[in-house]
Amino acid sequence: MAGTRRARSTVSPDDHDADSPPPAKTKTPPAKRARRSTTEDVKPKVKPDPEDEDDGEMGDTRFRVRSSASVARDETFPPEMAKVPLATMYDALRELSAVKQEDDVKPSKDGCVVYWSRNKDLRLDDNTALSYASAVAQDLHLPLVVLHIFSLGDYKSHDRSPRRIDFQLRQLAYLQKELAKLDIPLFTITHEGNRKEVPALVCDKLDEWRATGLYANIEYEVDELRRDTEILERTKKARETGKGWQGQVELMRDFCIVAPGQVLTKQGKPYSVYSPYQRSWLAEINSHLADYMHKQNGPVVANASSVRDHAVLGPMFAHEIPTSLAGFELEGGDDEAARMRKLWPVGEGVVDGIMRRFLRTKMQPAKFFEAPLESEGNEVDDPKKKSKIGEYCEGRNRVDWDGTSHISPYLAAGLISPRECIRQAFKLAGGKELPGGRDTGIGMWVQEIAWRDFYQAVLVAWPRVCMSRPYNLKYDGTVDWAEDAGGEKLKAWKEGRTGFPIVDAAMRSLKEQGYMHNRCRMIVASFLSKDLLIDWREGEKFFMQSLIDGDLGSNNGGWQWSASTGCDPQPYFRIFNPASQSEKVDPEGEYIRHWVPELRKLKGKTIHDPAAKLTKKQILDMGYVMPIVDHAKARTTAIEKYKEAAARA
Ligand SMILES: Cc1cc2nc3c(=O)[nH]c(=O)nc-3n(C[C@H](O)[C@H](O)[C@H](O)COP(=O)(O)OP(=O)(O)OC[C@H]3O[C@@H](n4cnc5c(N)ncnc54)[C@H](O)[C@@H]3O)c2cc1C
Repeated sequence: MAGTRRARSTVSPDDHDADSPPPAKTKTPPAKRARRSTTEDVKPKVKPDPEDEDDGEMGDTRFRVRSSASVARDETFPPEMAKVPLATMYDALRELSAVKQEDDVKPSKDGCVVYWSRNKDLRLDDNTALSYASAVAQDLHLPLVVLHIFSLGDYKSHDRSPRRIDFQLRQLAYLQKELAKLDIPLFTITHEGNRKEVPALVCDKLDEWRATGLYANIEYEVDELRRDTEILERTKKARETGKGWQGQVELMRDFCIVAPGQVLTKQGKPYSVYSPYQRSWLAEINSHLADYMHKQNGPVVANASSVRDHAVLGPMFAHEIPTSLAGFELEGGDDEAARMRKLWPVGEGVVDGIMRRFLRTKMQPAKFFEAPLESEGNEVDDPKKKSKIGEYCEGRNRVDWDGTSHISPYLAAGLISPRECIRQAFKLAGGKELPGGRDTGIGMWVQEIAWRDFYQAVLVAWPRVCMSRPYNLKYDGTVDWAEDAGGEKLKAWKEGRTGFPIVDAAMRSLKEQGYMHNRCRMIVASFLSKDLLIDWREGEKFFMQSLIDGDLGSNNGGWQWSASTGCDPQPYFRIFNPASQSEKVDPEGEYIRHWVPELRKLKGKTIHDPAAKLTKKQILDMGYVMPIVDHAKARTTAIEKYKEAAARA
């Protein structure tokens, strides 16, 4: 039956070097071969943390689709589907995937096995569904085909940024070449029509290709789960009626290290608070260290070269990956394309280079991340302490240092597996456990990786967050957001013209690089939602449209945290003071000088809050702008409005 769970290995982590190749795969029929990441088994495997005070309720799954008009996402599927609790969606996936049995499948001798590559798993190595599909293809003596669908309706609905799409297209072009070396074709389909048509499109294609099975990694967002559920339903129906594609479908868990639902509170509920979640997350990993620290996914095996003569599959080798998608062209044309290629390269050795730079080279002040691969000559002898990761506890809070990994675009699009990140951290730590505390740089970095899993777990448990609704229902339609005549304030925020230097510097870095330092993301998000009292969903949307690492879970989580509507025990009166934040994260003002050249000549602390020391004329003469809001007054207003909102709920 599909979804057999792999038994936990009893091998001690000390028995292997973390870099050693995975244990040899035995030739087991695919249906019996075990693996970690299927739709099954989302039960907790660690004992809940006894100190866990989190009373996270299993989400209000009766989510209505309601939000402020300008930022509402349209619905893919009928409203009834929106009422289905995600837990039930998991059941549906499990039930439906259990319908087909390996024995039922009669591979046609000119058929194939299909791996459906998604936006989040663009790699060959350590890719759960791809590895599994490859093993199935080998067992059935069928060729493997890689399918990738560009669903423009989905991209539009998810506000996918042209930069992220450009990154995806570049990586797919690279993967196509790598796969061709293994005689595996990568075929893409650009679907411009209604995104609800994707399940039918996929099933028809599989029928045309006489595919025996379809394998894919799960995308946890609501619309994507519904799409996959529909494919399973279609297949089931086809089996009953004998009409349509009737092959095997398996969906696997790959995007997180610890899959959503895998660690739960002592009441068996999902965590809504990060700290207890992170403790359980770390305990889960450390209690199954051998599993997590060794690659479980075997390499992709080459097709027989005769596939190139196959009537349907052969011509796919001539298929060209598009270089841009209609409606998602880079605004800055060739210049922007060149800048993105330099900042965020893809291809052979890139991910290794970025990790090496973070794990092995010394902290670089004031580089503002101009090129990710500059590591030559900066290697340190004691990377555990002296490298960027070694100094991460301090480095992560300094926007004027080059103190974080910049791996986020590669994680978001899946060019590196998150498991590989913690494997490398474990190896560098050189101990018997994965560190996850705040006392070392490595432990601190592992904690950040846990945030990524946490936010995915949140969106699975409370799917309303995917539908423009707050996690905290107190603020669901109750906040009296400020009037912003003509959208002028929002525009000033987007363009980095607010008169708050740290906010403006951060927003301009986003425009230029498609990336923003984490501290700055928090500062600008607090500024928009509290100082300007503009609906946080406007900021969430703009980030998704601008970021190269845009990811619904992390972005939504970050925005809701900053707007105090999310999973955070801190109440609404945490409001960042832009000037004092600026002094902390950019003490010498170097970051501001780099991104806001108008202020380059300012000395001392004036750069953090020019309006406090200079006249309006002096500020305007420098070519800068006056603050668009009075922070002290705005803070008081925001507290009042949030208090009123909570009272209204
Ligand atoms: C308002 C807001 C919006 C955000 N939007 C996104 C987004 O769309 N995509 C995204 O990947 N991250 C997002 N983040 C999280 C974080 O800012 C970025 O992951 C981080 O800045 C990426 O830089 P890095 O790779 O150098 O991070 P590092 O500090 O090196 O951290 C390593 C990895 O850990 C993960 N991580 C770190 N911090 C967080 C966090 N707070 N939440 C979730 N994961 C985290 C990321 O995958 C990151 O690449 C957002 C944060 C905020 C406050």
